[in-house]
Amino acid sequence: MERVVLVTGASGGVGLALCRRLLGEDGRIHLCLACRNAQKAEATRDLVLQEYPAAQVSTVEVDLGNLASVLRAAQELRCRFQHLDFVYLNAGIMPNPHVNFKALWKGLLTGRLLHMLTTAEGVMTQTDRLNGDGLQEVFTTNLFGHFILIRQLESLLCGNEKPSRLIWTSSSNARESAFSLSDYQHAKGQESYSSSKYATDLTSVVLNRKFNKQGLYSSVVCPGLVMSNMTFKILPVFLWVLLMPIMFLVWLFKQKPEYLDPLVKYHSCTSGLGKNFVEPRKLDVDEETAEKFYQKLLELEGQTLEKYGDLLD
Ligand SMILES: NC(=O)C1=CN([C@@H]2O[C@H](COP(=O)(O)OP(=O)(O)OC[C@H]3O[C@@H](n4cnc5c(N)ncnc54)[C@H](OP(=O)(O)O)[C@@H]3O)[C@@H](O)[C@H]2O)C=CC1
Ligand SMILES: CC(C)CCC[C@@H](C)[C@H]1CC[C@H]2C3=C(CC[C@]12C)[C@@]1(C)CCC(=O)C[C@@H]1CC3
Repeated sequence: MERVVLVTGASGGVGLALCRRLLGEDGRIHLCLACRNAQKAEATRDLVLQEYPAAQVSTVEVDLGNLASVLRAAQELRCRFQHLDFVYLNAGIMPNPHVNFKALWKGLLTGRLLHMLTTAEGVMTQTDRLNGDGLQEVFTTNLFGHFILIRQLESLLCGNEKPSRLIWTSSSNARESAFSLSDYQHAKGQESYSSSKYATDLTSVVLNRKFNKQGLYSSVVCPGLVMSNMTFKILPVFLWVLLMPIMFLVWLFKQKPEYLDPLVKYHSCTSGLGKNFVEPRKLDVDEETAEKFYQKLLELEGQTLEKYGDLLD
């Protein structure tokens, strides 16, 4: 049976690099590119087919910040596929990024600069807004849209002969102090990105608890600092060229899902000599909070499904 791999946010940056790498590793997979823009999706498909002409590549249109679009895409995927082996939940946004250079300067004086340069702790703020569903845009795009997607794809992910895998692109910027259960969409703060990535870590932990028995495994990865549209909105290209070497996403294709530690984030790292390696670091999450947050997601899911009842089978 062919392995089916779905990648969200496949039209650029980490997602596109990942698609190329996946096809480079195993040209027999069926790769489905999930993109919000149909033209970009086709262009991406053409691009990867130029490199891998024999590959099986399809596209599906999904705007993860729009729940009706997510439900439609899930329906389409249920019609097209019987099972999904790997789902890379990668699409993400960081709108209106702002770098606090004063904090970096303070970090230099207090010896926290290195930590700040790898986690951006206390360095980045964003301005978020409400989307058409009345939800915070960053929370919806980075986490909740993906959550609804996989919940709607449960029949393709659970109870298969071989385990299925969810791989979330989280971040070293995920921070507990940016997240609060009482404001899990981060409507009140200015660190919506950090909060959404912490929420991602929580969700992955709890999904393992709920779904491992049905053969669905979830893990979080951090691609390191990658030069992409996201980072080019933070600083101009020439500054990046001066500042940092590109770090590549190292994914987890070859590992057995059962062996992955659900309480660990897999960070892509590069040594000073350019050697790429994966470093597992313990997730900073407590399972009780993860469970409580999961209940909130289910509540919100209930409201979403009620609102969009007509889009369900
Ligand atoms: N770059 C970095 O240093 C790091 C990135 N990450 C994470 O990696 C992931 C990929 O980011 P990166 O490649 O850097 O950023 P890019 O901005 O280059 O790519 C983001 C991708 O997500 C897609 N996307 C954005 N919004 C939506 C939406 N509403 N619906 C569907 N797709 C959407 C974009 O599509 P479109 O082309 O249409 O805009 C694009 O394909 C993100 O989750 C990010 O948080 C984590 C750590 C570090
Ligand atoms: C010497 C200074 C001028 C250097 C400034 C660098 C900062 C702009 C960056 C240092 C750490 C970076 C970082 C990110 C963005 C840019 C920095 C703050 C991310 C938040 C990008 C997206 C992520 O998911 C994680 C990154 C962590 C590190």
